Amino acid sequence: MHTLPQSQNQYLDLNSIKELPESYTWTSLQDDCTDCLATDTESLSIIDLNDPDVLALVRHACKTWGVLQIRNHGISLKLLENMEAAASKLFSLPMEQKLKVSPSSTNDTSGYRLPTISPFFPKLMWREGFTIFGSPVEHALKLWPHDSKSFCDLVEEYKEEMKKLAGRLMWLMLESLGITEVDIDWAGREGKSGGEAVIQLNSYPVCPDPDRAMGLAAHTDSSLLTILHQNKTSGLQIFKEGTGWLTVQPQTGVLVVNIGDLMHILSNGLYPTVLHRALVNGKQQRISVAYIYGPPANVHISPLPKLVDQYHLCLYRPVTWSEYLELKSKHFRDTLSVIRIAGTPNVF
Ligand SMILES: O=C(O)CCC(=O)C(=O)O
Ligand SMILES: [Fe+2]
Repeated sequence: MHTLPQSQNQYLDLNSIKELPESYTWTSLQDDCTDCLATDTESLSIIDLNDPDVLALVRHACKTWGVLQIRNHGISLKLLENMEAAASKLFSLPMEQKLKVSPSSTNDTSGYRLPTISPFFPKLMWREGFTIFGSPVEHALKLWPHDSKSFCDLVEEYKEEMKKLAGRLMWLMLESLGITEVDIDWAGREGKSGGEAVIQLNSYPVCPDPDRAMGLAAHTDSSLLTILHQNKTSGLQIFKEGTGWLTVQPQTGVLVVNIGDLMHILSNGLYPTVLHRALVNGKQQRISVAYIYGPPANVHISPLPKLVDQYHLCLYRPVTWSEYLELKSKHFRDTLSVIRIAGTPNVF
């Protein structure tokens, strides 16, 4: 673990810095991942959620990449653009305004804050983030004392629409594993699962030295799944074993869906949790909005019994989402090994 800025005053205003400070200068080694880039021939196809073969397509993408790109997902372009614009407006506020919603303790998980993965890296990331967990009202009132309603209404609409989509995607993933409603008691259909979620707004300001900076270092998401909208600027990369880093180019209205650690556990290791990162550039600000979807708080996540037999040993012990987050904050990339109970990965 590394020491981070202790007081909020040590946050730098990335939007006005003309030279990359030493504390933001990365070498590839610090990212701790092989730096090979994938060939252009490998690409992640886009799945139309109305395709009659959707289950087979979802299974293939989940198994091969741990990530999907989707269209015809039912979220209007207008809503995505409005959320992107709201994020942009938030990050363009003066620093002293943003610091009013910066958490005072490290246990506070919402507001304007450094990435939770920061303590695991020696350098800072070229990114600003705002996390929404629960109601946005209190923070919105501090950010826009006279005009907080439009932001709050938009966040509520985004949450409602994304929750429906997340439930649908979770079921596509479960069905693609041969799971039906009798096999899982907590996952109701289409938004009725009571699953919880966090919205993460990210901004990667124009960077004076993009090749030596890191937007968001390589990590996997601690969710069941994450639905990501990115603006027109590229930067998101996913890592595929044996292939390397692959850029997921933004396309209008296309959403990126990451398999998170908890879906990997449910699938008893069949679906990989995807390692991903965000790079920065010297020309345009990049904005992304992540809807991080998890199970209801009291549910213990463990490999689904239907996916466990004498040839496919149960790989992980049960954990709740909050237990998992707690472990991740200590063990980061080793967290899955910490809860692992069977030695070798299964071959399905
Ligand atoms: O900005 C991106 O494309 C990635 C964001 C991300 O991975 C996250 O918020 O967990
Ligand atoms: Fe992520």
